[in-house]
Order: sequence, then C-alpha cells, then structure tokens
Amino acid sequence: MFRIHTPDQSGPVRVKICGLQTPESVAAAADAGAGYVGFVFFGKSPRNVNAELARDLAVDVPLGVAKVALTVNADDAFLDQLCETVPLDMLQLHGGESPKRVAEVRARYGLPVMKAVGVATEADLADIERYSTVADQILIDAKPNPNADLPGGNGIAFDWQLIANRRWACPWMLAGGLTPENVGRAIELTGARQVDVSSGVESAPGIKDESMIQDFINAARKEHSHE
Ligand SMILES: O=C(O)c1ccccc1N[C@@H]1O[C@H](COP(=O)(O)O)[C@@H](O)[C@H]1O
Repeated sequence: MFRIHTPDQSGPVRVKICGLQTPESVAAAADAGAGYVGFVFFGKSPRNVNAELARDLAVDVPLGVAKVALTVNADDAFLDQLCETVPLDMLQLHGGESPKRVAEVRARYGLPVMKAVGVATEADLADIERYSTVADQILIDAKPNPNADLPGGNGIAFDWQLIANRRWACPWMLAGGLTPENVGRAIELTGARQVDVSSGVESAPGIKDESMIQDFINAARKEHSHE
C-alpha cells in the first residue's frame, strides 16, 4: 500500500485540495505540489462524484499524491463498493462517526482514516483528544452551523487561536474557510503542517479555479514562522 508521509516540522506544509471533479483540476493540484487530492462522496454536496468518475480521476493521480475519499456517515455497503472501485490511499470520515466506527472502518478497509472534528469553542477540543487515539489523522475543521446542508465545505473559518500551540497524539490537518489570502496567517498562528481547502479555491460552488489552486499551494508552502 502507498504509505502517506506526514510532514516533519521543517519540511514544506502539505496541502490537500478537496472536492475535485475534473481531470484538469486534479492535474492542477498535482502539478502545483498538492500532497493529497480529495473526492467527495456526499449527494448534497456540489462537489459530489460517483465511484466511477472518481476511479477515472484517481488513475491519473501521480504516485506520491494521496487519493482521499471523503464520506459522511457511510455504511459498510457504500464503503465496500467505493473501496472496490476506486484506488484509494485514505478515507476521510466527515460525519458523526463515533470513535468505535472509526476503528471499525480502519480495520475493515486497511486504509488510514482521517476523522474530521468540528471546532467552534474550547469545549470542542476534547473531541480532538478523543479521536486522536483511534484515527490516523485528525482534520480540524470549523463546526458547521446547525442548519447547514453540508457538514463541511462551507467556507467557514474558526478561531485559530483555539488550537495555537496545541499538540495531539496523531498528525492533524487544518481546514475551514482557508483561502490563498489567509492560509499563510493560519499556518503562522496554528503551526499547522498540513492544510485542506475546498471552497476557497473555487469560482462558484463546486467549480475549482486552477489559478486559485496554484496560488493556495504556493502560499501554503512558503516559509512560515510559527508564532
Ligand atoms: O466540500 C464539501 O462539499 C464537503 C461536503 C461534506 C463534508 C465535507 C466537505 N468538505 C470538507 O470540508 C473542509 C472545509 O471546506 P472549506 O475549505 O471551508 O470549503 C474541506 O477541507 C473538505 O475536506
């Protein structure tokens, strides 16, 4: 299996570009130096893809770029079909999956699992602790508004000060409302070594902009001094 290398403190920040739907946007992400590309399997999302399209996109992803499937409360039948069809390197669980479910998915598919945790206040940080002992990585995202259609991909940032100078038991990635303009500041403040973006590199919901992808990756991989 392709092994995902998480960054050390001194290497360049690793970037995940999520919600890709076209060969052009996949190529733009890979050419610009993304470490991960994400495919969304969630019907309500403007970035939703089916397994067959994801397979066709995934086969052209260069070696060394991890292919991530984002699912939301998916059951075994759905994940079985997904993992049989698409050559994947990681599963991102972006719903209300319990720590027990995270462990089950990890064991059943033999793929690293990244669990998304929504943060709005200090109290939410306990969830990062809880999941960091069962998941391979944590995606620290903004908590969605209770009436939002999507559990992520809403372009909302949380207060980055909440996680400044924190350490957890597993690697983590920062997400939520990141853009080419603010990602440098987010990295400086939080010390993130991995960042994830979806709507911040789009010209309209679901429409990735290749030059924004390039700008985002350039901004994230620049030298940053952590405060
Ligand atoms: O992108 C989506 O459509 C999506 C749908 C359902 C769950 C998560 C989703 N996206 C993830 O959310 C984060 C933050 O997105 P954004 O950059 O604020 O738009 C993103 O990194 C995706 O992994």
